[in-house]
Amino acid sequence: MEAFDYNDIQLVPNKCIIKSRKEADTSIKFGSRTFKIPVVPANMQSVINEQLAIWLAQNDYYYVMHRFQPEKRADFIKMMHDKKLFASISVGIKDEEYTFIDELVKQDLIPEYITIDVAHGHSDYVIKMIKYIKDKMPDSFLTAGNVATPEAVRELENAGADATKVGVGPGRACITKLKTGFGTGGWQLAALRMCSKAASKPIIADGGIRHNGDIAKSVRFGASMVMIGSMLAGHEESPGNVIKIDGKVYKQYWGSASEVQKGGHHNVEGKQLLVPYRGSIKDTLKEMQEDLQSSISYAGGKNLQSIRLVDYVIVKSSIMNGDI
Ligand SMILES: NC(=O)C1=CN([C@@H]2O[C@H](COP(=O)(O)OP(=O)(O)OC[C@H]3O[C@@H](n4cnc5c(N)ncnc54)[C@H](OP(=O)(O)O)[C@@H]3O)[C@@H](O)[C@H]2O)C=CC1
Ligand SMILES: Nc1nc2c(ncn2[C@@H]2O[C@H](COP(=O)(O)O)[C@@H](O)[C@H]2O)c(=O)[nH]1
Repeated sequence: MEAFDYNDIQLVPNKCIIKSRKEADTSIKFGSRTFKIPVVPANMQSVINEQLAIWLAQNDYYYVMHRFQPEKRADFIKMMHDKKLFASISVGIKDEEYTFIDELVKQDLIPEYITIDVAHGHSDYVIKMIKYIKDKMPDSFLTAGNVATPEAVRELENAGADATKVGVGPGRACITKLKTGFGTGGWQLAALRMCSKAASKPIIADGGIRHNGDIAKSVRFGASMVMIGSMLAGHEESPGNVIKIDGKVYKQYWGSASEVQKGGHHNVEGKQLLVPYRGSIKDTLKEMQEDLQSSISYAGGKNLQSIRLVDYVIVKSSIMNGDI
């Protein structure tokens, strides 16, 4: 198996068949809904909050609410449904999460999307939760993760997951690779390739996106959706505090397994850092869409499917020459 990451490959252009990039269709069907672009902000408390979730849903972007204020989740679903918007929540696998699912069913608060969000998703405890949710809420679209191997993708799919999330340790706020020695840090794109070959359902590529072009690369290697944390954490709408240092403006971005998030130092696998302030998230998402439209034109097609078919070359560590 060849190990490579986003920085190590370039996609090979095909003859352009459109007159303008505006003709390129970046939309993606995920579950029963179609979204503008195959991008979803990470379900982290430093990336998404209720207000942003409302705006994303209203504007045809996929979102996944984080699970770090568990007591607010039922009201969140109710609030989204009152606004006639889709509800998309995260759950863990601890015992109290079964009670939470039962409570939602009792109150008839069925979210359209549920994501099982744990660090090590290849586990019988995750499989048990997948089966429980699919039994109680068969109509909810269920994503399970995070995983790193084809075996894990197959097992979670076979248990009933409608999609799997791939990426263990490639995140910007991640220290899993340093603290445990495990993960897909440094070879996330190769892991995605391996997993998507085994998958029969959609995959979300999670972590390691550093440039807009990495979205197209993720699509090329099998992603239906691309989950992004650090590149979407520095906006006006992002939950982190604004920090000014020497006239430069930043926002705080912290890992979901960081001491900041956990409020204590046990099983810490994440850190807090500062990301540059980037203005409104609307502009960043628009730029991502435009860049993806360009990618589709370079792929010689009219939609995302064309990117999946292009050739690629491995140009180890030479892409960024002169750029950084
Ligand atoms: N994508 C990634 O690479 C990573 C993401 N994260 C994010 O951090 C957040 C917290 O994650 P997580 O610690 O799973 O959440 P939880 O604290 O909810 O842990 C999940 C459950 O699995 C158990 N568990 C057993 N082995 C592991 C293991 N190796 N790693 C984690 N849990 C394990 C935990 O028990 P116990 O705590 O007693 O061991 C706990 O009961 C999540 O949002 C997750 O997505 C964290 C690390 C890596
Ligand atoms: N190992 C850890 N991974 C984490 C933590 N918090 C979040 N994450 C993962 O990172 C991605 C976002 O990655 P990015 O490269 O776009 O910044 C996120 O979706 C999670 O899967 C953590 O504390 N430790």
